[in-house]
Amino acid sequence: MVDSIRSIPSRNTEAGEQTRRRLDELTKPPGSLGELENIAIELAEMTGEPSYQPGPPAILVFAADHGLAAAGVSAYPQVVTKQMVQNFAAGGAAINILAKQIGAQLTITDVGLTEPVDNHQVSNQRVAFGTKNPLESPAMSEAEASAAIQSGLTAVDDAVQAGAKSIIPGEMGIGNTASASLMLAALSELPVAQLVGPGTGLDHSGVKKKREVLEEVMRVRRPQAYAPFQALQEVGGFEIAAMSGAVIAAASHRVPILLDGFISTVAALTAVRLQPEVREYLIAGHRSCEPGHEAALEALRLTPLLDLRLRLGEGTGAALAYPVIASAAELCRGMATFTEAGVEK
Ligand SMILES: O=C(O)c1ccc[n+]([C@@H]2O[C@H](COP(=O)([O-])O)[C@@H](O)[C@H]2O)c1
Ligand SMILES: Cc1cc2nc[nH]c2cc1C
Repeated sequence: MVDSIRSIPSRNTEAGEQTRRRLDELTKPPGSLGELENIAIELAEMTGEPSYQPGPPAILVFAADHGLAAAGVSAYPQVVTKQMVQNFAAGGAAINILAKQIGAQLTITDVGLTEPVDNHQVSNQRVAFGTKNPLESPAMSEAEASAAIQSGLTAVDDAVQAGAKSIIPGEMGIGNTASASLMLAALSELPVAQLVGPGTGLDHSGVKKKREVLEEVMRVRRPQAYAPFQALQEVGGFEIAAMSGAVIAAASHRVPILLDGFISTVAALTAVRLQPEVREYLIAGHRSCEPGHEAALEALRLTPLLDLRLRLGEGTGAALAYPVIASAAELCRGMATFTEAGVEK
């Protein structure tokens, strides 16, 4: 665990101030670019670069299976995790299309599939063949939790080394809305019943059963807010741990992180509980339909950029929000000032 603790630089308020002053010089009424102006200032503060550009972005999808899937908490069978990883590798998933559209480098990492995928597009960082069922034992050991966090740290270190200027953590894992709900219940101290949702598409009775299962897991595992790393071991998932590591690594490099939906936001909250300064590098891409997402965003005090009723995961909501932050940065860099354009102020 000690390995994953990194020093996180504080935001550069001077770079933010410079951007604020420039925005007021640009050929527009002051404040007329609304939230885009705040985003440009925040990006400058995060990176320390007043003329920062968020491209190219890197999308890192972490895939893993969940022992709790055996309790019937998803509308889909576990094998779909592996099948979707094969789909990512073949280029046919939603995130492949969006990654291409925004010029992102997309990497797929197996951090814990129950069955290996034999494809050179998939990085094999498997910690174990899925987590254990938390109704029966902790989902993972301390060593496994550390290894999963480490795989996220390394993936981001590599992406930044290769030139990524912003990071989108994505995920795939049948059953991971259950695990994320449990983690969020622990970290927010809200009743898990309030945080349970349909995930991939459970009907009313499916959600009821999922709620009962998750309440039982909370009773037997007792994950606690003051011990986020232990909570991860009790009820977490390998892809959730890896995304937490990814978020910590990006913040350590001053690289902005664009968050996707429920599961990646809970992973970011886990990272923030491990290292609170990480919050300064987070931007919420969208609001997912999964009901717990709102509570996760509130716990992080983040307001999402988009609300398109998505509930897919993979990083898709963040990839869709990326052009908004890219536009904020580009407007700030590229627009003429009143003096340059000869427009009266
Ligand atoms: O990102 C979200 O908010 C989101 C909401 C619902 C479902 N998902 C995706 O669906 C899978 C988890 O759903 P479930 O029902 O199997 O727990 C997982 O692969 C996620 O990427 C993602
Ligand atoms: C088909 C399918 C695609 C997904 N992508 C992310 N989670 C998913 C879950 C399912 C079921």
